[in-house]
Amino acid sequence: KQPTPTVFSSAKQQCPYRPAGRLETAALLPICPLPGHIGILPNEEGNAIVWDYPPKCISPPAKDNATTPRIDCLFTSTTFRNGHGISLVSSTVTTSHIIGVGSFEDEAPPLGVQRRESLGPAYEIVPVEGKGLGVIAKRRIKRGEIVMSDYPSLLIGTGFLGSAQPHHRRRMLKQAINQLPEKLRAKVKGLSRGAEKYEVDAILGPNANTVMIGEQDGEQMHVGLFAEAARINHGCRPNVHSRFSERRLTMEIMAHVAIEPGEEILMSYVPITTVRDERRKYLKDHWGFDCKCQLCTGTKNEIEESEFYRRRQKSLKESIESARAEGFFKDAIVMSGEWHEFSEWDMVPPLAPEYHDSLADLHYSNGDLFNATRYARMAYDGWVRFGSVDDEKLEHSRTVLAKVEKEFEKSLKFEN
Ligand SMILES: C[S@@+](CC[C@H](N)C(=O)[O-])C[C@H]1O[C@@H](n2cnc3c(N)ncnc32)[C@H](O)[C@@H]1O
Repeated sequence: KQPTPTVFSSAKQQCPYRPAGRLETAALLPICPLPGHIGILPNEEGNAIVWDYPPKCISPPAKDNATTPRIDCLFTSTTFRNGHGISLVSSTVTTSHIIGVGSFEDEAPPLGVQRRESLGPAYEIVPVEGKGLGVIAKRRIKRGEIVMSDYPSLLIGTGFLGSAQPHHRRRMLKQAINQLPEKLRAKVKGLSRGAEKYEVDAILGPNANTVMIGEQDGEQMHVGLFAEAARINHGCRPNVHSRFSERRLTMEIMAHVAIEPGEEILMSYVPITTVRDERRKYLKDHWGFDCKCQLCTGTKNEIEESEFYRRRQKSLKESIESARAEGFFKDAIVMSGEWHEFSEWDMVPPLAPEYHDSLADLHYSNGDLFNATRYARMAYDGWVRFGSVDDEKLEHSRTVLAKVEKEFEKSLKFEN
């Protein structure tokens, strides 16, 4: 039976905990989630996120040295992203933060997205031999295209997962799923299941992703369940990778190579430079499956080339980072070029504007304003073309470009 949705509109109705069992201690705490901050009451601008159910909160026994007890609450909004819906189980501090940065606000999609949508759906979800369901391209997908945008159905703080008693954790998460809008709830319950004993664990096990949300010094790590993106299988030579925007609470899946109709859309579940034996072990130990992809099942000869590229990419990446940290920017630039070539040969190149951002920064640090401007402009153009729902990178590259261009012009005037 669904609880009756409650709208809290006056300060008198603050702290509507629905304690159960040991959770009762939460009701006795002198602090409540701050209603204005967590969207129960209107903020200064008069906007409120109206949660559709009374928040349910839990507070683990306070640690000896803890001054403020932590409170984790379950909040559900069925109207989030035009009726997609979301259940959030996190600390009141994190919840206040994501509302504060405007993550719940809907904005019109950028122009690039509208243009691609007119081409029709990029993929379909169908059975794939030996892997359950999978995502197959329905039309040609361009390199750099955003193939899928997905929102979290569940967002769960790892602080909560680590501190709640197992039966409280399961009860809270079960309720989080049950409070989702009917369509999304069915989608979540229909996801492939792991071998775990309890339903919530079996759903989250093989389908959840780790995402970072919240303030830098707070507990940022969260588990996100993205019910559409969860259909993407693992590939050792993936053709897509994901980006999560905290500000827009959106997971974007973008193609880093062109994908032909009928090809499977694949994402790597392990860092791309992980070599075969480690990769297979990780997938077995952490995901519970024997990887069936070409680079896992091929002979030593067949995979030798790729293994070499990956080892080189890994060591180059490490050397680039140390050269940057020690101020050897010229070396870092040369090695970045090499690293990029290896990633292209291995068909797992980085997102172009990300690479250009980094080169602009290295050239700037190296005092080469000509190349810093050149790469900053390429990065900016790349972010415009990319058309993410999150314009943070675009805005950043615009600022960098303006700054380096100005300095470059100034240096030219000085030379003349
Ligand atoms: C996130 S789900 C992917 C979608 C899933 N195939 C489905 O039917 O919903 C992860 C699960 O898919 C299967 N899977 C993904 N990649 C695989 C691969 N390369 N080889 C074998 N099984 C794979 C495994 O069962 C894994 O636990």
